[in-house]
Amino acid sequence: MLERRKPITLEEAQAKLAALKLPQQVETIPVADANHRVLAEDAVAAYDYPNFRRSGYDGYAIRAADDHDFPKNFHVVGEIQAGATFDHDLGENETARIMTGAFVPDNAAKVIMLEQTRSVPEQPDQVKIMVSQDRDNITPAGSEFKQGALLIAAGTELNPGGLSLLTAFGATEVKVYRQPRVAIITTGTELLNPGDTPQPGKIFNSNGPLIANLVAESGAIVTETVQLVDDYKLLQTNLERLKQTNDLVITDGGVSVGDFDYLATTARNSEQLLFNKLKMRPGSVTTAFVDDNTLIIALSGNPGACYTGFYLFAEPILRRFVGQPSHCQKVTANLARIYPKTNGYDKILRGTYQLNDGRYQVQLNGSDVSGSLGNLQSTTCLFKIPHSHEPLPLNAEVETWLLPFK
Ligand SMILES: Nc1nc2c(c(=O)[nH]1)N[C@H]1C(S)=C(S)[C@@H](COP(=O)(O)OP(=O)(O)OC[C@H]3O[C@@H](n4cnc5c(N)ncnc54)[C@H](O)[C@@H]3O)O[C@H]1N2
Ligand code: MOO
Repeated sequence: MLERRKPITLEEAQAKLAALKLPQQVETIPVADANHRVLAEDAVAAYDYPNFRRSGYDGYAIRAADDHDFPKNFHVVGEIQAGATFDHDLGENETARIMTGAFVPDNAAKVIMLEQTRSVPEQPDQVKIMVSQDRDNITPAGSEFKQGALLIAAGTELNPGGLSLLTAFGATEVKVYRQPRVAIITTGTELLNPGDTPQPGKIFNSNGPLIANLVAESGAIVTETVQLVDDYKLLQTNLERLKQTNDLVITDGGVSVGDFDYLATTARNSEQLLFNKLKMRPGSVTTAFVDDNTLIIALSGNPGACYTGFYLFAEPILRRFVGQPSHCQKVTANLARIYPKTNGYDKILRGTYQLNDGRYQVQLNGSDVSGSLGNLQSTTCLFKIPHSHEPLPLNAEVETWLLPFK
């Protein structure tokens, strides 16, 4: 008997997923490993920065009292290398040779650049300063950050610049949100592995690496990718195991109404079926359910539907685990080329976009067929053609998701 499913819209399905409570857990990790991790607490300045008066140039440090009547000879009483300190005061017409980034003597008021000075013949401990300068060439202590100032706010995705800032304050560890752990199960007796000999009726498992790479790009950890032949028991054993140690399980294929579509049966028998039929194409059979407190998103096996379903349903969930919005930027775009077909369901097309005079323009990228995969490399956006009996006119406004990492 054919099971009747209750179709809901894309927006309703997304809302059901958005309403799920997700645990946001925090862990402390080395700063060196924190690129693209999300900061879980405000990072504040442990002390003033810089924490000493710093020379901006190679040159000579002088007192304010001696800053007149140039050219004039100074007695060089020391050399201050970057990393060293200088613990005595300069006297009248005394100077210290100083390097960029070095500690400025406490009673020096200015660093005269090396270019404005000349050596004094036969007098190695003397220097002639030719002219003064308006700028003091000294970076005051605390000029960039006062102790306690906010460096990076909680909820920020760290990048190389942010990590350098934390390191500048001597941080070795940082509190971040734990990355969600994701297991991937691809199903289908037709699936071959890379390196296998092509055979009639069989296909290579291209969705496995597709999902794994998309998961990793979303900032989550792929704990395991399992490829299963269509077998109900095998599916149950693997799901049971993977639910225990993962935050999300993504399955692929076997979710329609075929005799071997065991994911469909599993979803129906689950604790909480969220949806198993969408009023959209591709991926009308995309399914989501919760079992043992673990969310399972069952994507369609058709590659175009799998790709689209990942961005619409799985990616926003993965980002929520670390308190972040989806990487997909939602915009309104204009249809640059007419899409002539009409459909009873909303269509989510793989497209490309251009930004012209501040307006996004989108068009279909090659194929709209659910089973095609040739356009996934070059797709830069998804856009929605609402269900209708009439094609949308040229320039019609369409909801568009600009995809990340393109
Ligand atoms: N009688 C009906 N048949 C189908 C319906 C329907 O409503 N009634 N829906 C169609 C639609 S729409 C879709 S979408 C597919 C969804 O099927 P499944 O998600 O159950 O996926 P499969 O049947 O397992 O596979 C579909 C297609 O994709 C290929 N595939 C599967 N896994 C992979 C993989 N890892 N890498 C690459 N390609 C994969 C598979 O060989 C099939 O060609 O159902 C329609 N049928
Ligand atoms: O719902 Mo299916 O993905 O259109 O072929």
